Amino acid sequence: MKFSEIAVRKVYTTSRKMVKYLQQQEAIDIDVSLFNDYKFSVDQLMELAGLSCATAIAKAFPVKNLQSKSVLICCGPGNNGGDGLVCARHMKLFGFKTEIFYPKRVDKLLYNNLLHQCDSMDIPILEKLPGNQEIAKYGLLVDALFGFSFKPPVRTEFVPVIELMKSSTIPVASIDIPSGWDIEKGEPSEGGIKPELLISLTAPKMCAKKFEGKYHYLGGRFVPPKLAQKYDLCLPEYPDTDCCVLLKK
Ligand SMILES: [K+]
Repeated sequence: MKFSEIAVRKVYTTSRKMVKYLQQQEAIDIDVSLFNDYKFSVDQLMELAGLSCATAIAKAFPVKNLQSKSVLICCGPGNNGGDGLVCARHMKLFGFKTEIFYPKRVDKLLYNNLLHQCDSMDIPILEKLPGNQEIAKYGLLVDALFGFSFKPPVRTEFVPVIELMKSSTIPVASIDIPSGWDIEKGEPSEGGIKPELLISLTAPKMCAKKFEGKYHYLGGRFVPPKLAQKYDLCLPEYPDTDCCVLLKK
């Protein structure tokens, strides 16, 4: 290892104990920097993000505990929804019975390919939201509706799926932010989704301070140390070669 790398690592791991919680604009700026300065493609990061979500879900809700119940992955129109499509594919490979609800499809090559991959792996893609009776077959709901670009309030077309996750007794796993929450202030005053598991990607957003569920994981182990240092992210050490890490409360 070169001396400069050692110096970066030292600052990166010892400057502050607590991981930094990002404001919405900081999350957007880091995203832009990953693409523009570091030349990552969306596909690359989405694959790693989705894999880390599937891994964290499998740790918090082991497949054997679901007692053959299915997992419904609800995907939104942006990259958070793309993470959900990737996550569905990896979860299927991990042995989960995954199904997808993707109400507002985006006609772009990346999303078409992700959906095609899921379809080719016999992951059912539902045409409509399960009703009160059908929902009983699911043991877990994955919330991949909105990420850090969300601007409240939730638009009408997504209200039913948000309501389902709010009112159901089935545990919810939220990718990056609990959908419908303000990225910085947290849960809306009228009440929102209360996930049991939150997987923050890159670094937690401010709203994660209000998270009261059981498991808070950090995923997206792709942040170059110099970028982490620039934003003073103070990321925790990931264990060994793991792609996610459990954050302490
Ligand atoms: K989400």
